[in-house]
Amino acid sequence: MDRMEELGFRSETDRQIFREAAAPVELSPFGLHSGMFVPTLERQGTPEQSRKWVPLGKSFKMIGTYAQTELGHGTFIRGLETTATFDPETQEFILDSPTLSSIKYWPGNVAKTVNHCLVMAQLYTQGKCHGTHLFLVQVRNMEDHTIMPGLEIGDIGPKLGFDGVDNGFMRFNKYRIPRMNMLMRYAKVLENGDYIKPKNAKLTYGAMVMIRVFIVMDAFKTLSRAAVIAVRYSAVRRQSELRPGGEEAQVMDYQTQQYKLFPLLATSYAFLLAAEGMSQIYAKISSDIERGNLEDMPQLHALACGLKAFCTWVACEGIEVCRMSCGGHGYSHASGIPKIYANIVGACTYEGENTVMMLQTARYLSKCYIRGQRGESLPELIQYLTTDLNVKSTLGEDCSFESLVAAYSHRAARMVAVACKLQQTNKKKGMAGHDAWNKSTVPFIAATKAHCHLFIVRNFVTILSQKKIDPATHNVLSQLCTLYAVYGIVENMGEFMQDGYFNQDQVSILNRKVLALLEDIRPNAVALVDAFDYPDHLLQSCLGRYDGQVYEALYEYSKSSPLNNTDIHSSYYNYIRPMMQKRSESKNISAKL
Ligand SMILES: CCCCCCC/C=C/C(=O)SCCNC(=O)CCNC(=O)[C@H](O)C(C)(C)COP(=O)(O)OP(=O)(O)OC[C@H]1O[C@@H](n2cnc3c(N)ncnc32)[C@H](O)[C@@H]1OP(=O)(O)O
Ligand SMILES: Cc1cc2nc3c(=O)[nH]c(=O)nc-3n(C[C@H](O)[C@H](O)[C@H](O)COP(=O)(O)OP(=O)(O)OC[C@H]3O[C@@H](n4cnc5c(N)ncnc54)[C@H](O)[C@@H]3O)c2cc1C
Repeated sequence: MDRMEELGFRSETDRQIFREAAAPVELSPFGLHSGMFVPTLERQGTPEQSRKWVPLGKSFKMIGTYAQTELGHGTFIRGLETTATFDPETQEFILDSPTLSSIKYWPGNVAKTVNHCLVMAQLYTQGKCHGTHLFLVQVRNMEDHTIMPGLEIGDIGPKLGFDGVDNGFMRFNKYRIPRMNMLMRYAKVLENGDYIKPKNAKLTYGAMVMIRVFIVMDAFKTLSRAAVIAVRYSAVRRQSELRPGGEEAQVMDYQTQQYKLFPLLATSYAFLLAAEGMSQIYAKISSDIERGNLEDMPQLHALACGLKAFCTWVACEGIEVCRMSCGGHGYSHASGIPKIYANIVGACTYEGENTVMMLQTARYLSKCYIRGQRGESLPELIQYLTTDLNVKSTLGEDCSFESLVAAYSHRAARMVAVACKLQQTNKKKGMAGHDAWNKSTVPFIAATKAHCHLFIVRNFVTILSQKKIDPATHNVLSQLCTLYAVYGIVENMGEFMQDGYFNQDQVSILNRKVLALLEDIRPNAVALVDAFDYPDHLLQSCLGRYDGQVYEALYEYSKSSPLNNTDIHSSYYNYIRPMMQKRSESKNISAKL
């Protein structure tokens, strides 16, 4: 914090970059404070509350987190059980954990780090429940950091990753906070206990939408780092003979290695552009919302949910492919890849479990499909739903951007239509609405993935057609964009071909194209990962270091293993030697081994 002040880092972007550089492997224990707690105070507090609390948060005089999930509920926010009951006598809210399942469980940095929390609780006033709202709660003494009376707080124990974050549990026992500690930008409780409801109850969910948008960028960062490590290592690693009797080949010259890594390299670029596009859409719509215009809130919610789920799923699968493409050394922490995976794979769960998020987007697509069928106007990103599904592909040898975007639009429109028709058929069979929905959610998930895939392909193509880029760079980026799109078709051919959209010749063109693009990209592969400009300090990888001195680095890394601090480990004296002595004294074993 002090160092950032000394360096004059004012913008949140610069501060985030500094924090990542300062904590390259483990997540910062203040990530939630800066990334969720302070922004939520800014966006969900009244102007007066923001003026009071945001400076304290930004100067770390108050350190906080976001405490919503409970032992019994994470996904279903309306089912949260923590209560906040207004006491007009004392002008206070009484926070309580009425059941075991209501104990807050998972909130990051709650265990040992923070002294405040934004707590999501069911608001009760004048005997009526008004749903979940956010409350600023002091949880530790500001003088000595001891836990405030009326609270039980602790760490939840070891996890798959996130080792830098002390995820904790927190139990309230009739814990009182001032009335003015409810974030009241959108909903209010007056001194007499009257409840003023918000324009839209989901405004309280705004912090989660914001983080989902951030997570799309995290998916790019983590996948691209793993790709840098794997591609650089594949240029250095020589193994086996490509030409009989010749020198051992760079593993990057094996077509299979290229097919593993180059589409992930293309995906990294596609996700960077998608994350930037998502952030621009978020900035525009969230500023509309702050001015009271909630018209595009459903579209923002649907896009943030879908891209967060799609990009984290793809990134995690891709990081695993990068690890495995590095052979045994990829499995070592020396590669840096296991930590990358362990710290991002949680993103498929936190900030909205991915399946649940996809279903939120699916619900939005279902409603848009019906509006489209009625001839109503649709938001630009959804207009493809009215695509004429009788049209066949015009794709030729060149695999033009236009034919690729048309293919993705057709696939998504067809799959959304299939899911919606199943939902409608279920209803016609007499199913209740919720059953008709539930019994069509598997095809809806597939359709929503196609919807997200289309967004990313179209976004990549749009940027290449709009941005002024020098011809050489434009050519390489066009190769990556084409590879991302063609690879996506080849890997999901059934979904593109189910209605005969492509003919057999076009399928052959696509299969040839994806292999040809691997050869096109091979000469620039290392330059394309170097272009991300990740310093070695950030990658923390013996395999992905810029100078390629992999074996020297691995040897030095191994020598630093704590097990090498002594030649003979205490386990020899404690277990191995006694065991061997016992056996050597045994009658039924020959002394001569
Ligand atoms: C820098 C930070 C690093 C991050 C580190 C990790 C930190 C992790 C933190 C956390 O995990 S915090 C906890 C996160 N928890 C969640 O995300 C919970 C996920 N669940 C939900 O968001 C909601 O329960 C739900 C799934 C959206 C369902 O909400 P609800 O049951 O209230 O609504 P529905 O009945 O499904 O829908 C009604 C209606 O509301 C619309 N809607 C729902 N949410 C939003 C929203 N956020 N914005 C706008 N609109 C929303 C929904 O689309 C429906 O609309 P209609 O279809 O009726 O038009
Ligand atoms: C690393 C990490 C950090 C976290 N940090 C925080 C934090 O700082 N603050 C905080 O408040 N929380 C935090 N969480 C908690 C996180 O937000 C929840 O775990 C997440 O929202 C998922 O909810 P859940 O655990 O209840 O999963 P569940 O919803 O119980 O998921 C179990 C299964 O049920 C399925 N399911 C649930 N509902 C539906 C449905 N409607 N339709 C179909 N399938 C469904 C899911 O798809 C999933 O397969 C964190 C979690 C992790 C892993």
